[in-house]
Amino acid sequence: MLLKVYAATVLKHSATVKKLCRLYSSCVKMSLEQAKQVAAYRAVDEFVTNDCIFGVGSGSTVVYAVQRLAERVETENLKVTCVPTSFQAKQLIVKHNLTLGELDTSPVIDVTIDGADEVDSNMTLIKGGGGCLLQEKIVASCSKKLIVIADYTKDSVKLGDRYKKGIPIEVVPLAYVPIQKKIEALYGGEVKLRKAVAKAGPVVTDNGNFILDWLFTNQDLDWDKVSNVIKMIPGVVETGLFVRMCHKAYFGQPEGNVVERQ
Ligand SMILES: O=C[C@H](O)[C@H](O)[C@H](O)COP(=O)(O)O
Repeated sequence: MLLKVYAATVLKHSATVKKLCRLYSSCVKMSLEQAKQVAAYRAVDEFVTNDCIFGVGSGSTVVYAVQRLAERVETENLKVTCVPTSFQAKQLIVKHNLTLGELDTSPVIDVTIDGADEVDSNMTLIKGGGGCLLQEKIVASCSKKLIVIADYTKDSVKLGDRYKKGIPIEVVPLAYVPIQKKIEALYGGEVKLRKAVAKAGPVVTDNGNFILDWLFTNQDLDWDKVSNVIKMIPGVVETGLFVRMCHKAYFGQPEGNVVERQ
């Protein structure tokens, strides 16, 4: 009998603990979403002007930037041409009835607003957590300014302090194994083929390539040099290291304010 009462009490308490955990994680999620939104709105309000050519980044934070852009285009009657950095970005532009541009007709972009997986104290970025780094880097390289929008968890001192999934590298499928081995031999760590979640097999990018995630161990590398060396390996298309490209970063905070860094 005593044992039964004990078991019932334990079960009751563990249900309460589970409920509290769920409540806590939904609060954290809410504050992250709010942080992404305030950063995105601030950047769009500061950098988008009438008649501008605007590069639309990829990822979950950019969704808020496009929302804000659509509001401003509507209420202020702005003329903005939007150049996408991915399939997702193109869908967002179309969904919000914005003007879709392309690099063929708009090779010089006034400002690109994009997310990041991590931003270090030198404003070096890790990008490609969502698999979109190649078109993002092309568009960023054609932009007068690259502005990063992110929540507070992306703001770090050294790459790898906060983002633990490694540096994404886009590669031609037939070369992925030799590239893995070459990067491991050059710099150590572990290079993993990114697997799809709702599909058996690898992630295939918007450009038909694979993504390798390099779990590096040395945080003190010269990232500019590393990116260039990796890019020279035959079969590597692009790295998710964005060095000296970011003009300014906006980090949304849990309290609803925004920290700016440049
Ligand atoms: O491949 C994805 C892009 O580089 C994203 O901009 C980056 O992963 C950040 O995405 P999010 O805003 O969802 O954190």
